[in-house]
Amino acid sequence: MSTSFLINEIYPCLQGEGINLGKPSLLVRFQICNLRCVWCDTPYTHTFKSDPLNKTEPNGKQKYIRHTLESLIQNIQSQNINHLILSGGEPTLHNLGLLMRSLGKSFSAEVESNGTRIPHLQVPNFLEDDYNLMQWNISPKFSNAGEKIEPEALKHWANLSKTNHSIFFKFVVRKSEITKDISEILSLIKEYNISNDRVFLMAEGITVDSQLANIWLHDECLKYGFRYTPRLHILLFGNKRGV
Ligand SMILES: Nc1nc2[nH]cc(C(=O)O)c2c(=O)[nH]1
Ligand code: SF4
Ligand SMILES: [Mg+2]
Repeated sequence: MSTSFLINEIYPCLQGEGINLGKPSLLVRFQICNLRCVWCDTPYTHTFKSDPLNKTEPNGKQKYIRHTLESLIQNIQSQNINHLILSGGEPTLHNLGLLMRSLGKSFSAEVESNGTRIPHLQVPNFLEDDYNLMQWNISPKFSNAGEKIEPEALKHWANLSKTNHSIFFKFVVRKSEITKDISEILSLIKEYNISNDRVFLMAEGITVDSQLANIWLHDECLKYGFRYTPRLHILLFGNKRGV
C-alpha cells in the first residue's frame, strides 16, 4: 500500500511564529491530532464539530484530502515556495521524513509539533538522519492546555537539541495564569535540561487583542532568558483560516 497523507489545507503565508517569523512559506496542515488541548486553535483538524465535517452536504462529506506521496509532492512543487511549515493537527503522525527526502534538497522545512512522539521509533520508515532534514518547533502542552507531556518523548527532543541546533521549544502561556505557567515551564526545562536560549514563550489567544499589550510577556522573557514570539498572522488577520 502506498503511503498516504491526510491534508487539511495548504496555503502560502509568512511564518507567523518563532525564529523564522516573517519568512515566506507554504503551510501544509496535516489532519489528525493525538491531543485535545482546551484552547486548540485548529480544532478543525481533528474534531467533528466544525471542519472537517461539512454540514452543508447531506452526508457530511469530509473536507480534508487524502494525498498520495506523489500528489502531495506535485501540489507542493506547483506553488513555487521552497520553505514549508509542516503543521497540524500533529504532523509527526505522518511520514515527514519520506516527504522531505522525496522533495529533495531544494526544499527546507520546519515542523510545528506537540513533542509527544518519537518519529524514528513510531513512524515506519522515519530514519534517524531525517531529523536533519527539517527544523523542529516543539510545543509541549501541559496543564494550561488540559494535557500532560509525554516524558519519554520530551526527553528525546531535549536530548536531540544538545547536538541538533534546529530544535526549539515553544510554550504557550496565559496572562491570567502566568505565575503558574512560568513555574511549570521552569521545572520542565530544569528536569529535561533544556537550554533557556532554545525556549520561546507565546501568548495564548486567537484574537488581535490577545496578541497586543503583551509587555508582561516581554518582561517574563527578559527575566528568564527566553525568546518572545508574537503570532503575526493573528495580529494581522485575527481569527481567520488560511493565513
Ligand atoms: N502564518 C502562519 N504561521 C504559522 N506558524 C505556525 C502556524 C500553525 O498554525 O501551526 C501558523 C499559521 O497558522 N499561520
Ligand atoms: S496539539 Fe496542537 S493541534 Fe493538537 S489539540 Fe493541541 S493545540 Fe490543537
Ligand atoms: Mg497553530
